[in-house]
Amino acid sequence: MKLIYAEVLTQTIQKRPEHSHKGSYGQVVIIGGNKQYGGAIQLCSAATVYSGAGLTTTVTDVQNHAAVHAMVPETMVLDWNDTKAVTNQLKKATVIVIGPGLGLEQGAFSLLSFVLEHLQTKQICIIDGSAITLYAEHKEHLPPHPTQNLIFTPHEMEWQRLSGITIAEQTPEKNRQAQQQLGAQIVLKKHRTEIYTAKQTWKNPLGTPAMATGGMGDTLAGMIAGFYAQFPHHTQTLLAAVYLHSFIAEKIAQTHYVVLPSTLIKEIPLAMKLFESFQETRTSLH
Ligand SMILES: NC(=O)C1=CN([C@@H]2O[C@H](COP(=O)(O)OP(=O)(O)OC[C@H]3O[C@@H](n4cnc5c(N)ncnc54)[C@H](O)[C@@H]3O)[C@@H](O)[C@H]2O)[C@@H](O)CC1
Ligand SMILES: Nc1ncnc2c1ncn2[C@@H]1O[C@H](COP(=O)(O)OP(=O)(O)O)[C@@H](O)[C@H]1O
Ligand SMILES: [Mg+2]
Repeated sequence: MKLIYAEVLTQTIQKRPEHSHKGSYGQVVIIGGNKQYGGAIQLCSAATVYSGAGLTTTVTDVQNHAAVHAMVPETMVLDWNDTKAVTNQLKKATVIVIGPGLGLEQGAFSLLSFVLEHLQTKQICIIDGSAITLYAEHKEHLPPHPTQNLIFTPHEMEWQRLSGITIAEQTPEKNRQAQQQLGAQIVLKKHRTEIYTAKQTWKNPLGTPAMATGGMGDTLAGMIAGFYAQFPHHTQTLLAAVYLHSFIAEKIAQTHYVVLPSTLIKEIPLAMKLFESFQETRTSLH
């Protein structure tokens, strides 16, 4: 297992070309947020926007629209029952996130099915939170879909549901086998998060228990989306998002007992500026 290294940030975060515009930095569609979990979709949307995605659209229960607009005026909002509008937006997406606060109701499953059915091979699809649980419980009822561009971001309990491996038995070898069966990339979130790509296993050396607050994973999903929206669709981009999330949290934790996701999100642009690189040093790490 390789450790994610700090240089991944300068290798990934490039100075923006002068002649560019919001259309140059990707379109993200974020789907989730039922009546109970509106906060999850706000945090995920804010993390996406603050990570630099060019255009972000939040597809959620109408009950969350005012709160999402208030917290993140930069995102556009769609009613998750408006199939026509959602379909049009999905067609344009560079990255799709489904799951933060989605819930487990029938409508949530229908949305997951719909997204997988319409997924284009050039799009990245991040499956988080409730969508992982739904995928695990109803895999056989999902339509055929490509898996190589899927990224699952389970915590250990969600991974248990998805892989069938109990938390106590989640060894790198067993996790690798499950990754190969799924064919997707796995970000297994815990104290030292592990990333299973098709060819390599990575471990995040950063992270603190000050991050153990609801919404911290919703925030990570948004950061991964924001990074993939604007940076190349390489493993390096995923590693950079995971590393930066914990890097910012560790900095805040030096002076704060707990790190709130909303506090972390506000620090993302400053942290990205610290690591902005002026040279093309990207390498591909598949
Ligand atoms: N403010 C909000 O609206 C929030 C909404 N959330 C949403 O709530 C839904 C349910 O997700 P939950 O994760 O709460 O519920 P789950 O039932 O999926 O998992 C929580 C359980 O897993 C256990 N667990 C074991 N190992 C763990 C690990 N390494 N990390 C985290 N938990 C571990 C916890 O003790 C807890 O009992 C998701 O859609 C999620 O996005 C959560 O993100 C919390 C905040
Ligand atoms: N003790 C810890 N050490 C390091 N990172 C942690 C710790 N506790 C939680 N985290 C991080 O916080 C995030 C929690 O994700 P998740 O459980 O999905 O949160 P939520 O669904 O509430 O948003 C993950 O990135 C995880 O690695
Ligand atoms: Mg979560």
